[in-house]
Amino acid sequence: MAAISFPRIAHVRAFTVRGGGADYHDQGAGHWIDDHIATPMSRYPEYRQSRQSFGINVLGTLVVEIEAEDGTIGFAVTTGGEPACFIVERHLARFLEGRDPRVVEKIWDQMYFSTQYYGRKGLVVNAISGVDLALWDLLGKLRQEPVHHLLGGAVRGELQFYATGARPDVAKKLGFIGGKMPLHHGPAEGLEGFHKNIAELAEMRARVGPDFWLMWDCWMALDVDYATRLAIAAHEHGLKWIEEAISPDDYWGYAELRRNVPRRMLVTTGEHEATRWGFRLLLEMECCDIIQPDVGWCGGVTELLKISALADARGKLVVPHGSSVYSYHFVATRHNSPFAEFLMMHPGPTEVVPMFHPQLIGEPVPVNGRLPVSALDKPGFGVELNRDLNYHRPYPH
Ligand SMILES: C[C@H](O)[C@H](O)CC(=O)C(=O)O
Ligand SMILES: [Mg+2]
Repeated sequence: MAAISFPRIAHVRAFTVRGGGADYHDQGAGHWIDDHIATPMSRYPEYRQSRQSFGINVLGTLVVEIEAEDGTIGFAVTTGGEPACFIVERHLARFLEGRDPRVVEKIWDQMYFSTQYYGRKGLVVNAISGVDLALWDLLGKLRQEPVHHLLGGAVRGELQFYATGARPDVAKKLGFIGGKMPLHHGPAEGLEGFHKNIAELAEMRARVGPDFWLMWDCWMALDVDYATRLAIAAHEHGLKWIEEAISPDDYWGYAELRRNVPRRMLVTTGEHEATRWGFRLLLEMECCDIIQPDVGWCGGVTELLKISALADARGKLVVPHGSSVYSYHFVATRHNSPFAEFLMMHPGPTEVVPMFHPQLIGEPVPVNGRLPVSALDKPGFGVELNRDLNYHRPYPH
């Protein structure tokens, strides 16, 4: 059978751009996302008030563009900044240029195994994820199909969302199904900080009533003992889940925490985990109830499909870390992803604003906590790159 002709990949380009974007948080002063959030660095008083003080935004945004011979451009936005640009242009591009963009599996395999000696997780898999997402965007644009069609098609007509931000009470009014708050005080702030945490939860419970989901994002800040005591104290205030309570490397600690928390309270984690192998550990060691891969960090859509299949076979939910359209197209296609995260990037946060502003144009946002899948029915991931920003291409090849 003669192969259908398909344009090959002509160029791969990688750019940085400063400001905005959801993660990692190049936001202005006074934003809730940089206001005394508990972190593993909170043990140092000088780094307690602001995550930017210890460098959460040091890498900045990565934009990957993949241009086909016919001029069609797929792109993706994630994190990784200048070091990721180096990896993309000087190392990964060779596995794409001149290739048929449909050979996604082989390209992923070569990107992963060629970098394995210095990669496996973190920045390198973050860079691979950016390339993978840009490749799926290109494929969708070449085929004039939304990515969710390429992933097998939607299993439901709309997505429903919980909101992450400091104001679950506002999230409730905006129609979200739940609110996930940042934990503000870590173990180094002692009993006083512990009581402040519980008081904040109790106050929020009083504001939202008994049925609205309330969760805590602990951003790796705790140890098993503190997390256990916090979960037990939070139980009477109806905490639905405790997220990323301890270091992502401490699989044993997660397994212990999951055994320790009160019945029906969920343990969630995974936004800083990567690849099928990392998630296999979380799943096989019974570390959590919901896994939360970030599609821009865990290996891209190609890898997320494998991670999700592992979770499905174990009866676990996959609720990706908030990454806008890059996770929505996936969530729409999986029964074990029954809802999605919306990260509130409004400083208050008192309004729904696009997560990847100002980089993305046409980014859909939930209305009344919901998004019809038809809002995703555009080629690729259905968004365009805002070309009016100040992009920098540090490592052209
Ligand atoms: C609010 C959290 O500290 C973090 O910035 C985002 C996150 O972990 C999540 O959305 O989940
Ligand atoms: Mg989180």
